[in-house]
Amino acid sequence: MQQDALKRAAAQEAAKLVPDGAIIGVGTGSTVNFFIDELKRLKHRLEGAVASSVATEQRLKEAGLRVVDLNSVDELPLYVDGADEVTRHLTMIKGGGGALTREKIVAAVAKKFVCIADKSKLVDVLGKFPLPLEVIPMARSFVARQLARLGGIPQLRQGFVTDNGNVILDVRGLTILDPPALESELNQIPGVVTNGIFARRPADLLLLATEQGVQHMGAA
Ligand SMILES: O=C(CO)[C@H](O)[C@H](O)COP(=O)(O)O
Repeated sequence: MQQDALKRAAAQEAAKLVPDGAIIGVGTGSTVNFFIDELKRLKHRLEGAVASSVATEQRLKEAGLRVVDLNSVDELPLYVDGADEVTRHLTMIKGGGGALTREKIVAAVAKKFVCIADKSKLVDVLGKFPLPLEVIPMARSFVARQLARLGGIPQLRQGFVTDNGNVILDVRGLTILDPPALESELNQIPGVVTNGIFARRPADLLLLATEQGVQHMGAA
């Protein structure tokens, strides 16, 4: 099966979990775009959606959905998002699309985080995908030096500015054997806004699309 067909299959499975009358969180990326296609069909029984990026906000609006400011909701019953890498423990690397900070915020508010992915995203150990860090522009060189001390090889994502006005360093060469520990350590570097390890708030459920069907991993 083509990768896009698998992404769509995962998105369709996630659409079955959308509660009636709810405001839900919506992530960013090509897999989530298939989910937004599904939401378009469900929009009459959805109160609204909180977007994790400007791109998703635009897409939700185009689909006719009401976009809600996160500050006006106390809790989201559901957050659906993709991942660049995901393990069987439901820890992830995210931020390939550069939306990691807002994604982490929306995920923190959500009661249930459902990760949708095709089978290519499943890994045993995180770190083959370059780890994105959102960094305050004036701290870029300092943060890069600190990352090099940790054994990483940082590279500035050229010509890219996040929705928050910051830059992204993509870091190769990190061995992520203890994802929660590295997530915390990287957050301690002054100038780092967020790093793309999602381990302190992992997904609750992974919907992994394979040729044999969509596997449910983690809590139901
Ligand atoms: O973290 C993300 C964006 O910041 C995305 O979830 C991640 O990059 C996966 O994207 P795609 O579904 O296009 O493979």
